[in-house]
Amino acid sequence: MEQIKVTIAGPRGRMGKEAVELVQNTPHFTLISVIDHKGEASLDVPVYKDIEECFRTETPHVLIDLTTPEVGYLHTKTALEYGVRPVVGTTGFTPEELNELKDLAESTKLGCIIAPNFAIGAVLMMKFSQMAAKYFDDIEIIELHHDQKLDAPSGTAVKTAEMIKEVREAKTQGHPNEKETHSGARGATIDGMHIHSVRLPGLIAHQQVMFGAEGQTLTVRHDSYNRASFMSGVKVSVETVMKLDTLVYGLENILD
Ligand SMILES: NC(=O)C1=CN([C@@H]2O[C@H](COP(=O)(O)OP(=O)(O)OC[C@H]3O[C@@H](n4cnc5c(N)ncnc54)[C@H](OP(=O)(O)O)[C@@H]3O)[C@@H](O)[C@H]2O)C=CC1
Ligand SMILES: O=C(O)C1=N[C@H](C(=O)O)C[C@H](O)C1
Repeated sequence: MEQIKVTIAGPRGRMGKEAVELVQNTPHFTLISVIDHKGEASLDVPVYKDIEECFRTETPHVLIDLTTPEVGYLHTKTALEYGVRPVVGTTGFTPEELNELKDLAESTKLGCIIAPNFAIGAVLMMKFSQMAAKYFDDIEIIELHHDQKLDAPSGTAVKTAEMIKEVREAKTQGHPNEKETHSGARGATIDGMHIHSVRLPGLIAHQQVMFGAEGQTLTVRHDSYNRASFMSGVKVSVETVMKLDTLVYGLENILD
């Protein structure tokens, strides 16, 4: 099997550490360098503080980005400009940024995978929710994460709402005269769906989608109890991005 040369941005982070381990333990992947803005990563590969400095010296096939929303967007754009295929787990990109990156991937004819959630169980939770939304159109999404998370709502919650939006007519939920006596009580809304973000120490990454109809509710829930749960999705993304010539948003679009 052809060796895939990988650079990882964010190697000291919670996800970055797992990704380093994954790449180092996968025989057909080679970790050739990492990008760490503080230069503090302690690994036996070159550590670059800046992505352009890295790509002027190194020629990875794939960049795995697990950083922060602003940095992740810049890294993805720079990677495509340097002919490197991005696999991005970083969440919090705006729709405009996603569109711009899609155009760039198309014009450079390079594969790029942006996956708000790499856990197979989370992908199924989103797909089951999309199926259920055909029959239940009153929906509340509750996402629960550790309290160090920067973005809210989570990328997974936004993606879930977008997938549901494909199959459900927009509607205003709750009482037409409903009024928040405390701002934010009803959460964020996407297409009429309410999204509630819980942040607590002790949590990792969890989401439940609740559907209600006359006399019944249905709850679809997924829990990630550790970050190893995301790594099979990262692995298949690194393999698949080598065969793509466009941007794919969401792991569900590359799984059979
Ligand atoms: N798609 C998925 O399945 C998953 C996605 N995520 C997403 O992945 C991202 C990372 O999450 P997580 O690992 O928990 O976050 P962490 O905060 O643990 O890690 C982020 C890392 O990025 C580093 N960083 C910040 N700026 C730069 C830069 N300019 N260059 C290189 N590294 C930089 C930070 O460094 P420093 O420590 O110095 O700040 C930190 O080490 C988030 O957007 C999160 O939402 C998380 C889990 C699963
Ligand atoms: O920050 C996290 O931890 C996670 N972020 C992703 C998201 O925003 O959906 C994926 C997962 O939920 C963990």
